[in-house]
Amino acid sequence: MNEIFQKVASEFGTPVYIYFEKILEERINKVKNVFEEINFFPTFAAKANNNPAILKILKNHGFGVDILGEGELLACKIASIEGDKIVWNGNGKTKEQKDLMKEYKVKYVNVDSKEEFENLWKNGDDFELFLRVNPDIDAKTHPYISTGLKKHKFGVDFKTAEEILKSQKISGVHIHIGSQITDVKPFKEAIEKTLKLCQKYNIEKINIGGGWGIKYKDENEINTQEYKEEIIPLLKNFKLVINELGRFIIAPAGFLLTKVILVKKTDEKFFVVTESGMNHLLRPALYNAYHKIEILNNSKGEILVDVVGPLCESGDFLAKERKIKKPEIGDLLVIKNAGAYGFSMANNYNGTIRPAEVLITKDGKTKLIRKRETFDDLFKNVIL
Ligand SMILES: Cc1ncc(COP(=O)(O)O)c(C=O)c1O
Ligand SMILES: N[C@@H](CCCC[NH3+])C(=O)O
Repeated sequence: MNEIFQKVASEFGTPVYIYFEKILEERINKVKNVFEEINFFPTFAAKANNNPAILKILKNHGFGVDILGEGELLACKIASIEGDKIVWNGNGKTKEQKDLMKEYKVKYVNVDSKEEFENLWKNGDDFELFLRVNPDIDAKTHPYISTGLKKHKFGVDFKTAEEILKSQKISGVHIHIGSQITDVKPFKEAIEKTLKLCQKYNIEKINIGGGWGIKYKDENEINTQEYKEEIIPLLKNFKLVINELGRFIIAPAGFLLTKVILVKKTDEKFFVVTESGMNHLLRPALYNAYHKIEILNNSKGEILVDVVGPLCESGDFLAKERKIKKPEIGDLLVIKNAGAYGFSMANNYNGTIRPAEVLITKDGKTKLIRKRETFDDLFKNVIL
């Protein structure tokens, strides 16, 4: 892999996100294997990675796309993904968005609240509406990405769900209790709780959301075999089961390649300053998330460092107290598991530009799938 990283750096420059089609396909196959015995329609959560070239690969493997708004819809259009393969999510849909959904013939809509239902959907129209229920289950993940407890803004409680399900306009239910969940149990509890509601109202379609966790540090990735044994039997009687995985599919296939700008020594510690910080990979700053980091050089010694970005915040870091190979100015640094919520949460803080994206195809070719932004892009909408 290191040779490919060197090649991409000299061909396209850094910082750059790199995705391996081969790893992506392995992940796709893992998911398909779990659901092979039931009536299953997989969608991919575009919030994890909205590059249309990635969406196209998923489309070619039979995946639809879970989207949230106009931008992610446009990504689908660019990837030639039709409306009947799209699930529209979110807790703040507008009338204008509904018009867009009609125009693009979006098939599935996950309705988040009673208020939304009354405001937009009570006449049903031509959509397949799935009601997002909040099962009040602790997903035991980072609080910012936990979504299935009563205190969270998402979904409706079971009592409210019953009121809405009586209206007959709803074809299914939707559950999504959070992200980066590595234990099968909370998924099982949430589905079991929701099954009772489905039986009472004769609901034959279910969207079980996303949320499968991966191994970033010392946790185990979700056990797909256990998931298959424990959860698939609960879903056998549904006419349709949709899911919306993001991270599990794309995180391990993606890497952020960036360069060391400087190594700074203070009385306290060493700081490795790289071209990328919270602007290119926000997860460490936002969730104190851990990403494995490797320095591509031949140095033998290791040192304890903070890997930081060049921006004006102390929260601008990629790793804290990390032992890495002794780095030098210009060394390449690889950040792993960066395929999900990497580029899609990148930003232009401090007037910086977002990285390029490169795909390594199955036959080992490099393909630029998003050009690096330019500084002119930053100000193209400015009017003096
Ligand atoms: C409604 C919904 N579906 C799917 C996902 C994808 O989640 P993940 O990337 O954890 O699989 C999310 C994000 O957590 C979400 O909010
Ligand atoms: N952005 C989060 C995941 C949130 C998923 C959206 N519901 C992350 O990087 O882990």
